[in-house]
Amino acid sequence: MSYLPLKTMATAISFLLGRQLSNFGLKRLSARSGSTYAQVAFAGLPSFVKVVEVGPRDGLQNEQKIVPTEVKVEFINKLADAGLKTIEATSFVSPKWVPQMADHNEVMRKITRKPGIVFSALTPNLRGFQSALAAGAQEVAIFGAASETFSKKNINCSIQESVERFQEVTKAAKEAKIPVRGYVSCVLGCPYEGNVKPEKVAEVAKMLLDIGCYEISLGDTIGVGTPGAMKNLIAVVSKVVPLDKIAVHCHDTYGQALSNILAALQMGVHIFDSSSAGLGGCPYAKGASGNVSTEDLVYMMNGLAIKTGVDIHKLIEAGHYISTHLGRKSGSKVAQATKSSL
Ligand SMILES: CC(C)(COP(=O)([O-])OP(=O)([O-])OC[C@H]1O[C@@H](n2cnc3c(N)ncnc32)[C@H](O)[C@@H]1OP(=O)([O-])[O-])[C@@H](O)C(=O)NCCC(=O)NCCSC(=O)C[C@@](C)(O)CC(=O)[O-]
Repeated sequence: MSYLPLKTMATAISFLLGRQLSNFGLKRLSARSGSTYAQVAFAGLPSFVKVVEVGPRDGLQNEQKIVPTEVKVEFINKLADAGLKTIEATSFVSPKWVPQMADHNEVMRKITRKPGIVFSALTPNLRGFQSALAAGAQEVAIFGAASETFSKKNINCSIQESVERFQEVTKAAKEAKIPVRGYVSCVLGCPYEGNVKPEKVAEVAKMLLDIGCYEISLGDTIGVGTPGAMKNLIAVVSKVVPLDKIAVHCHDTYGQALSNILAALQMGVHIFDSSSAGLGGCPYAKGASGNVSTEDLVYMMNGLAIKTGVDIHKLIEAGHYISTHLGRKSGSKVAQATKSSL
């Protein structure tokens, strides 16, 4: 029997344990599903969910240092390569309001186009829509709020005025055959007004639906929601917007995003916004942290035997790429846990 000094033994054990853990991580990542558990505990969930990647827009709009256009384009190309089919690439907003998105034209024009992948952009008004269209956006999003104060701070007009402005966009988009997505911010709380009534969210969501949005994304802008509040919200909004047109957009400020997504999934929602590496925040919602990370979302869906079409390994690489550029570690727990095994 060979003799191992204590320190060497400890190193060997931690090495083996580390390997075990990273093997576990890799197996879990590549596992198609945790179908046995999923079938027992989560019967009735959809077999596929649509993931809307908002990292290049929601993620990068909030960065203090301007990210070079080439880095943004490479990041978006990597996300597309990972299998994401809807990628919000930029926003055609005023560069005075959001300087980080001032290169919207170049970003939109330089992305490598691939069949089946939709590159979309935020457009607050007709001017933004026309620029987005000229630059090659295949879909646009208008963005309203369920809070008057947030609407004023974010887009400098009341909710009613915003809907009138958005109507110009939806009309022009219809003529150009461009689908329009609608966001409602502050659905579970407002940084200025506090509580927001689900009925108010439903009212704004219905207005956006009525002016021609094909999908309504409910934004927990400051990430204050909890699963019960999310379920109640979906119950109220789905009375006026069909469930298959509702998406949820969860920021993870209070660590509730995945729980809220699971709650929404159980209510019948099957469209989820997320951000590679958990990037994100809104410049007009102080203190709001990033979105739920796409890596963590896809990992959870894999475990529930729900397909996303996303290659999680490539996705993690895309997240590391942008995180390295930003000089910090990825905000995704899954990416952090598996970094050593990549
Ligand atoms: C809506 C406006 C433009 C109104 O801003 P305004 O100052 O009321 O509008 P204006 O018409 O007086 O224009 C002001 C200046 O902006 C220019 N301008 C006007 N429109 C455009 C345009 N489309 N593209 C480029 N430039 C534009 C316009 O030409 C003018 O330039 P100047 O004459 O002073 O040189 C402004 O408030 C704005 O750009 N806001 C954007 C704010 C924003 O992007 N917020 C973050 C996105 S929302 C979000 O993150 C939440 C979400 C979606 O993720 C969901 C969630 O989490 O809840």
